[in-house]
Amino acid sequence: MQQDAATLQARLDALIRIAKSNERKQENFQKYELSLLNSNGLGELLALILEEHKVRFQLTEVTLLLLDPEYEFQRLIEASPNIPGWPKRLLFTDNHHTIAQYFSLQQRPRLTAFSPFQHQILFPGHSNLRSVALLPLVRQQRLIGSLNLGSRKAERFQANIGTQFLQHLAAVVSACLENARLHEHIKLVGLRDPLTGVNNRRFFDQRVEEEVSRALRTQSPLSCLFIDLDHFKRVNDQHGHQAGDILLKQVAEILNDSMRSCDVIARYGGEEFVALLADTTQSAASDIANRIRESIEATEFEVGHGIRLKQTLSIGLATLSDTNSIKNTRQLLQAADQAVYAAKLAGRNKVRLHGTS
Ligand SMILES: Nc1nc2c(ncn2[C@@H]2O[C@H](COP(=O)(O)OP(=O)(O)OP(=O)(O)O)[C@@H](O)[C@H]2O)c(=O)[nH]1
Repeated sequence: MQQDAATLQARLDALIRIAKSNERKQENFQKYELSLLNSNGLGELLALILEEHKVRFQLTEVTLLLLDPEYEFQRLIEASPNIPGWPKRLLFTDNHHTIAQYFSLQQRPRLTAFSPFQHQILFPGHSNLRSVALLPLVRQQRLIGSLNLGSRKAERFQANIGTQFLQHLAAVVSACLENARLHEHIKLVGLRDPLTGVNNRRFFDQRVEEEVSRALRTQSPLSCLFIDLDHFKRVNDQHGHQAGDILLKQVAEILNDSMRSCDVIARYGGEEFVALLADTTQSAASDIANRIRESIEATEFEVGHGIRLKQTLSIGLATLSDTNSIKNTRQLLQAADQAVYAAKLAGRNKVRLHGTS
């Protein structure tokens, strides 16, 4: 009788321990879920999924494979300098089957022993895993990716373990990823000039402040080019507004191609562009400006209906550096503006440097 009571008590204690452990797990999970839902932007969300998740749930590896047939995700990430690439952990495929092969039609989480051969796409370079949980990410009944959790412990993910938590987690991650993608897309579109595809004035106004602070902090030169098409009004007047649009697009393409990846090019206004060249002295920037001027001058622009046009542009250059009086954004932009005005006065199709005549 006494022994029965002791056994009963032991069972009860074990049940209480399991209940408490489940409660802790649920709490941990809820906190994590809340941080996913409150995350601010794609970078923060990816950091939560790939970094925080691993630590919080004591996993050996977490990877994310996303279906990205039009390279949209990859482009968004490349365009955001503050989002790291997470090599071997943030993975992309343009093939639906690459992801679908891991899941049944019901698209439920799959808990199984790790197989280096079968799972190498999901965990590249990992051989020390023993069990994995593969969570299908689904939006509007369509597979958009898989979240892959790997553990060094064989017993961590087994087929008989309940998957309710994981199913819920996959739904939250899917919704957050989709949201962040749309949000980032809208942000990017809002900073691009729709006609030419280069950055717009809003983007430039934000970036110039950042670049100027950086140049002052690191005591490195920062050059700014104001680039203005010559007699552009004539193109519109003689060939129509649409021909003008086509020409602007082609000029923007040449400008974009002339820049290094760390330079910033933006459409500043109608037929005016602006470029910021980080770590570039006045003399180096002058060479770049002259090359741009020459390549525009040498181009025959095809503007539709078989019409080919020649076009030139004027460039004003100013440099923020230790050796002159330009010390802030306002002075830099004003100086570049004055220099482009001087280039126009000098007869157009010229590069003029601020502070020289
Ligand atoms: N087609 C087209 N034209 C534009 C666009 N934005 C501005 N423009 C035109 O650009 C022309 C600018 O004219 P102006 O400021 O007189 O300058 P310009 O004719 O280039 O002469 P200079 O700058 O003095 O060499 C105007 O005719 C505007 O209508 C655009 O998006 N598309």
